[in-house]
Amino acid sequence: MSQDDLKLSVARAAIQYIPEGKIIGVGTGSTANFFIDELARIKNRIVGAVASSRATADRLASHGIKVFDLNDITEPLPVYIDGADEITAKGAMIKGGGGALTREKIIASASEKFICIADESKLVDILGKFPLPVEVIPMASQLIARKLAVFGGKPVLRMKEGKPFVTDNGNVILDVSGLQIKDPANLEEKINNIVGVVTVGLFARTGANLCLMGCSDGVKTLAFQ
Ligand SMILES: O=C[C@H](O)[C@H](O)[C@H](O)COP(=O)(O)O
Repeated sequence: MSQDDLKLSVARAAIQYIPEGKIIGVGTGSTANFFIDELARIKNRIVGAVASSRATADRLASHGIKVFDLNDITEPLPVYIDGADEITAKGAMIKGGGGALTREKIIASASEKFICIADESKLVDILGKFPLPVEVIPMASQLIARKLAVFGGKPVLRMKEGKPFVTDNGNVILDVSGLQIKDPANLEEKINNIVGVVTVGLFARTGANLCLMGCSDGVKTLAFQ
């Protein structure tokens, strides 16, 4: 089975968690894209979706799924479905490889349940092999890079086509490599508290409730507290 086959298998498995007649939260990335394409098949069962990025909003809209602004939603979203760059057996994640971490964390916090969809390559014992994305205010990027280095990793400004990568929110991203994150909730809080940091791509305090993990012998369901 290819990695794409595994992503498709978890995208399909996630459909059973979509409640009828509701607005749901939808994440960003290649696994989320498989999910959006599966969601399109049952689009008449939902009212619509809140998107965690412009790319996701465009893909939802291209399938004729109504996209809602979070500001127009007055009740918690029943479910948020998204991928991860790394996930532990306790449901803590690194996210933001696609640069959508801030909107992802906002929508996750607006949702009753976070269902992570991931292939088995994403399961790790200790977070940090994947460089930790940190979205920052552009004028503070060098200052914050020096502060992040104190945690032992190497922060590098994310680039795209020779220029700093700019998020949907107009900010830049520092990718911190070389970390071994043994206490994700603690590091999430510490990095969040650095002035000028918008969001750290550690999702421990707002971790997943459930992970549908695509393995070569089938989809496994990992439930977290
Ligand atoms: O910013 C992007 C998101 O956090 C993605 O959910 C994450 O990067 C995983 O993406 P993929 O499903 O493409 O591996």
